[in-house]
Amino acid sequence: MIELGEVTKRFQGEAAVDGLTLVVRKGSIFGLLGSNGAGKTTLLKMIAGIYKPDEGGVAIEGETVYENPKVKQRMFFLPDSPYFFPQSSIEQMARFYRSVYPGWNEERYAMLGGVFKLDTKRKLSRFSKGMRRQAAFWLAFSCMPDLLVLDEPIDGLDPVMRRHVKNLLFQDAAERGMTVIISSHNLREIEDLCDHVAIMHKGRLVLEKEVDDLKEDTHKIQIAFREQAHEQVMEERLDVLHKETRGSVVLYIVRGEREDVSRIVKSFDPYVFDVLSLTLEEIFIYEMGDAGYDIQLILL
Ligand SMILES: Nc1ncnc2c1ncn2[C@@H]1O[C@H](COP(=O)(O)OP(=O)(O)OP(=O)(O)O)[C@@H](O)[C@H]1O
Repeated sequence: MIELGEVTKRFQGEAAVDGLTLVVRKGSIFGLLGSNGAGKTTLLKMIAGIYKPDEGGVAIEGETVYENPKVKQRMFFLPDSPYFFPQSSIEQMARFYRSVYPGWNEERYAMLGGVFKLDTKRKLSRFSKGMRRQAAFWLAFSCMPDLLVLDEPIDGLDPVMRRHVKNLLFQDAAERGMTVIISSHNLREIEDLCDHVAIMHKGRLVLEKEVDDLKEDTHKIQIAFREQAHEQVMEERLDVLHKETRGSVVLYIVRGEREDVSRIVKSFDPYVFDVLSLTLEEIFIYEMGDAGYDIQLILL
């Protein structure tokens, strides 16, 4: 379990992360979203023990991260541009990680050679950006960390590699209980991958939820009433996040258990009633709108 308690980090007096409290449970794949400058990288660097919080603390399994090599040996931080020693190859980087990560798994390193198919002797500086990112994932997965912290890592990979990396993330989370914290600007990516999401804005969390809860709790429904008067009475009984009228059909975004919503709507005997599925992006737009934020300004 990762616990952040009232964590603040300032640069030149300005808070990049501002009194943020968060718990990430073991084995979770946790997605962190937010606009440019929201504080995601700063937060990830505090979780990885690279930055020391000015206030509050970060603990992994109850132990402080900053300047704690024992905890750091169990985690891997993959920044948005992976760092390798100058002039080094994958083989040389593997030698380094082998010496510092007690969990390094030789068999896995060899097996992943069949997935990433990169020349292990070639200088990493001669690789393309995407290839360097693949190399970083290869090394990270071979270290078998308990916590993998990823700063916008997947966007530069081609679709085939993205699929491979996602499968490895799912596998390690499910089979070994590896925790993944991943920042991204790509909602669809997060929707596919994560079981939990948080949105940051100006150094704070504005929304944090299980993806399944978000999906189970929010519904898009289309209704047409026989009796116009039913519309208002029904709305009073539902938790309406959004409403749009399209001719005789009314489209609602509502919060609540699906069965409860259906029961209430059906009691008004509508002649059209459909429940449609919502994407994570739509849910965010309505949830954040309800909380007084314009998602377009926060994410897009
Ligand atoms: N080393 C630094 N020195 C000074 N200010 C910094 C430093 N790192 C981050 N900041 C500031 O802290 C704020 C948060 O930056 P951060 O990189 O954490 O945001 P982010 O959410 O990762 O953004 P992006 O999506 O653009 O990568 C920004 O205002 C940024 O200018």
